[in-house]
Amino acid sequence: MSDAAPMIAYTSVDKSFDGGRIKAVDGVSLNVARGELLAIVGGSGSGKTTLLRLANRLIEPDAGRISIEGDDISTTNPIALRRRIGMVFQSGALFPHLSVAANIGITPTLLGWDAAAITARTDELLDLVRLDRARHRDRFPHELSGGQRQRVGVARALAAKPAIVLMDEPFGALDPLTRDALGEDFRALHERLQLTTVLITHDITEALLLADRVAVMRAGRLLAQGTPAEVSRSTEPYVAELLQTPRRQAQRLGALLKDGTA
Ligand SMILES: Nc1ncnc2c1ncn2[C@@H]1O[C@H](COP(=O)(O)OP(=O)(O)OP(=O)(O)O)[C@@H](O)[C@H]1O
Repeated sequence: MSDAAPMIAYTSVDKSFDGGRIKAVDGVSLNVARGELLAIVGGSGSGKTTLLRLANRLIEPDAGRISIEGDDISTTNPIALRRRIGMVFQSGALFPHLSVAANIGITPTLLGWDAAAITARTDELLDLVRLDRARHRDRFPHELSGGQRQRVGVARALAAKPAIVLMDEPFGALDPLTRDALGEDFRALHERLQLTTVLITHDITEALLLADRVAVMRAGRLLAQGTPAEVSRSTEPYVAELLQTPRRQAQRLGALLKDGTA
């Protein structure tokens, strides 16, 4: 492993389902640098989740190579790998019968930490995701708002101090204000903990505003990748189409707000 190695590197990765009938990931090469927040954008079925699941060996590629910090993951123990990677799912995907504290402590518990260390870490994580300890630690998931559930999901993913966080549509089901606040808070956490993050989103605006780099997928292929400015200059028709809505909204808002102050 060298410092120069990308934190995550996909090289010519293919993954099909249904005996090859569905090419979910098709010849994808993509690097994620240490400390980077990369957003993967694309429509339903474009292969985003498959790409993410390949990184922690929830599924195996048909061809190509994936490495984490320079280590080929096909020869890395999947359990050890998952300790280095935290996952956040849509709607939190919390265990409904476990309290907030038990949900957050699940990985440390599986790793055999002692009870005092788990309690201390849980409280630290509640602070980190800005949930009041006393009010939230003993609640159950159904007693939380969608935004609070996602905060617990983030805390759970960070429990064993992973260097990498993979997030699958983490803010998708939330109202726009909560979504915005949570996105900003996560970005701050990403900086503070020096994480490397891959975030899947349907929302190109969210991707452009939150990420250092954006990768656009369609039908299993990577159509464009780069900084928001680079992606916005892409000549791919699909990328231009994706960017049309935020561009139009920004123009209309700009005009409206200008009129409002005139
Ligand atoms: N386990 C599986 N078995 C069969 N087909 C699968 C499986 N997982 C994914 N697929 C198919 O692979 C393609 C890519 O799916 P994937 O979930 O990666 O897309 P996505 O971009 O994440 O979509 P969404 O935004 O709707 O979650 C789809 O056609 C999907 O139906």
